[in-house]
Amino acid sequence: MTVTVSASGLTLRYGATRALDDVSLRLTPGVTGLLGPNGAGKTTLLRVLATAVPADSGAFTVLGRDPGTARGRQEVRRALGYLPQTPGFHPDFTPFEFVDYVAILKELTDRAGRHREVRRVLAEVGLGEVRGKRIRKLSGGMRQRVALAAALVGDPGFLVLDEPTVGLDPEQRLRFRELIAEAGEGRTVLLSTHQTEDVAMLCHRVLVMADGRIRFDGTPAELAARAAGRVWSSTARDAGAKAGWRTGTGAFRNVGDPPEGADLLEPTLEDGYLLALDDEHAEVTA
Ligand SMILES: Nc1ncnc2c1ncn2[C@@H]1O[C@H](COP(=O)(O)OP(=O)(O)OP(=O)(O)O)[C@@H](O)[C@H]1O
Repeated sequence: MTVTVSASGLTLRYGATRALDDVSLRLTPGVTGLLGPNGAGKTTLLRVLATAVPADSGAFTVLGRDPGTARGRQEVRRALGYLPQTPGFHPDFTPFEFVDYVAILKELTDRAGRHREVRRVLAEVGLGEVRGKRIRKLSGGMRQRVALAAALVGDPGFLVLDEPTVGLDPEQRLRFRELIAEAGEGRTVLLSTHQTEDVAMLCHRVLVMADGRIRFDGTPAELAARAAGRVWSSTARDAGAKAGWRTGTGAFRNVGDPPEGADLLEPTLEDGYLLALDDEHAEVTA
């Protein structure tokens, strides 16, 4: 499949902290999930790829454009949509005013055409009816959809989403999941999240980051498969468990190094994620 975003050797330090430590990746169309614990470097990676902050070293291209030059940076910015962790909208703006403002920043200069585009993206995220309401009167889920509409304006080929489902209730999260899946049709989407379920349900690929490095790069099924033979059931918490808890049935579910003859269970992506973080020398598989 066509590689649309390619990065090699991205490194960025904040004082003694290596927020990015020699990160290389290749993205293709569809939704790629980016998982990692707090402080892993996910936001930093997204900010670098969105050209919001330069890396200390390394290089990347987005849809064939090289942001290493001022002209290339401008071309990349035109080709991407970015939903940051804390979208900074003015609460007295309406969704229409906010998305229109972003469209102006994205240099959509023709007023009538721009307004058409703003109405299109607001309808696409299901906010056509409330486009004239003040943002402060909207629910958290609706506000996140305003931010998604702003990222989608101008139909960018590369969409960068930083924890867009955080704080949403299950119904809103499912609704948002649908929108991300739609956005990923024919477009490259990089989705940072703490929700392993979102990754299992949405993504054709998953990257796991820890301490500024990519610890795993493969499909969600491959990540789950890392935990094959390492998840088991028992009547009490086992000594070899890196994580273990009593489930609703009363039995313990353990993840780690099972004893001989253990009652093995089907692993989930979350189990694979846990082990990818835990394994001292987790290797990149793709
Ligand atoms: N502007 C900054 N100044 C100093 N340190 C920073 C800055 N931004 C990030 N860091 C540090 O870089 C590391 C990576 O942070 P980053 O926000 O990228 O992680 P993250 O994976 O997005 O975490 P979270 O899941 O909590 O959002 C952390 O140790 C963080 O404290």
